[in-house]
Amino acid sequence: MADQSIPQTRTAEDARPEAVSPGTAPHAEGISRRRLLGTAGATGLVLGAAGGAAGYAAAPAGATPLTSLGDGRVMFHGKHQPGITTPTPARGHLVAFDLAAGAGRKEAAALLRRWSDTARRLMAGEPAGSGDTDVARDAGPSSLTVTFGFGHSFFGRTGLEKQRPVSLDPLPDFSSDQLDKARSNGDLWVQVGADDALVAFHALRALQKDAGAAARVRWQMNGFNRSPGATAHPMTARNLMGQVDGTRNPKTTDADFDQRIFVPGTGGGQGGGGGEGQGGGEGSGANDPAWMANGSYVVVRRIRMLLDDWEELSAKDQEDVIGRRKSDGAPLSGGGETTDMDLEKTDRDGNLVVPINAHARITRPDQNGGAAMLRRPLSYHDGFDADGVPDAGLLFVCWQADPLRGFVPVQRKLDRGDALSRFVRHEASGLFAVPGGAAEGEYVGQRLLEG
Ligand SMILES: C=CC1=C(C)c2cc3[nH]c(cc4nc(cc5[nH]c(cc1n2)c(C)c5CCC(=O)O)C(CCC(=O)O)=C4C)c(C)c3C=C
Ligand SMILES: [Fe+2]
Repeated sequence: MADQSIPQTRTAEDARPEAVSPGTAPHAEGISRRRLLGTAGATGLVLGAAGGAAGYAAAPAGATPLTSLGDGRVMFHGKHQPGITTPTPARGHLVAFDLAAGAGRKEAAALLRRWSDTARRLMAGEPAGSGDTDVARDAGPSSLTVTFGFGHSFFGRTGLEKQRPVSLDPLPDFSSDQLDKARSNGDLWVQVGADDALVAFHALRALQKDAGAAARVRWQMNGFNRSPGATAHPMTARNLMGQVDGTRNPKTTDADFDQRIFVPGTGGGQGGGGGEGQGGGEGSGANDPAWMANGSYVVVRRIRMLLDDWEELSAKDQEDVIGRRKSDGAPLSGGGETTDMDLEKTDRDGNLVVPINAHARITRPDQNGGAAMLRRPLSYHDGFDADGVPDAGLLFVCWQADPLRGFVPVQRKLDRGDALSRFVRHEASGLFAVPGGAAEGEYVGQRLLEG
């Protein structure tokens, strides 16, 4: 099966046109992919596959062709779900749903079937099934991705407790947590990302309508990133503290990338062979039920940035908090953004140039027994409090094969003494099991719900 996880988050290293859907035809108006790539190269745009938007947004003859941004298309079907290794979107929605009272496994299966069908259509640039709202009518798919996950509570609600992964056990408490339970966890999780805000809204509204009487929105968080093409120097994203953020993310080309980020498959095809999962038979990872083959675990944290305090710091102090230069993300030990950090380097007074509690020092895998995760965050801004304090920060979204070997040890370390912790507050948290991608003709989670 095709692995649609081609592009990585946009970093300085891999700022390149994205090959998205392999084998796609030239654009309906006869504009070849090569020509579009040439145009993109000249303008610095990052673009997706030409021809991905045939259908809903196909322009009539003589009309201005879609921009490369609208044309970007990600495949819904594949080994892994979309929205994990695909580049961070310009616009994103994170939404948790709770099953309605009385809704169980049967209703959940029907819902995931409807959701998968809608996601597949919209990601191909087609209208949603019946009752499309026309909101994205004149746009291409704009690299839309839709990702589905299951929370701890889902398994009790559907009588599937025996299939609940051990990795979904609640995260430990951290001393810095100030979590709002109403905006944490949930039965089901949906992540929508697109490079166009209307396309993202359109998809979310279609999915929410699909939920019908089966599930209700528990919480929603909306975020954003820089739009592709906004800078002539494509580079790793910046966050609302102004830092270059994402530099040291694992790369899909790393030899151990899959091992760190995805639950192993059981060999061949989507999900491969059929064990019963934990408590019954063969699992795919040591602790994982078979239905999680090629899946991943996502930790979602709403982290408010205390921007008034942060912005009082001098640029030098801000750089010491992270251990990297603000201008270009280079380590304080020297070099450029991707130069290795020299953890031992001292200044002429004998002080470490990367402070001992600098965030980028203490989060490194080599400081945490190898713990690593793929960070794919969004910034958020939900207005200003009555006293003028911005309600803004990071929707921290990170992916790993096992949260106990990814997020948890690193967050424990941060809890014990991260220079950044004075300037952030964790306000909500979620942990979800995200199954592998659906094969053609299947829906996401089918192996769990019909296994
Ligand atoms: C528990 C995991 C992490 C949380 C929570 C977290 C919050 C957080 N981080 C930044 C800004 C930066 N983080 C950077 C690096 C970095 N952060 C984590 C983990 C968490 N961050 C990791 C694993 C790493 C990479 C470590 C490595 O492999 O070297 C950086 C440096 C640039 C980069 O590599 O991305 C910045 C900047 C903020 C603002 C924040 C909460 C709001
Ligand atoms: Fe970080």
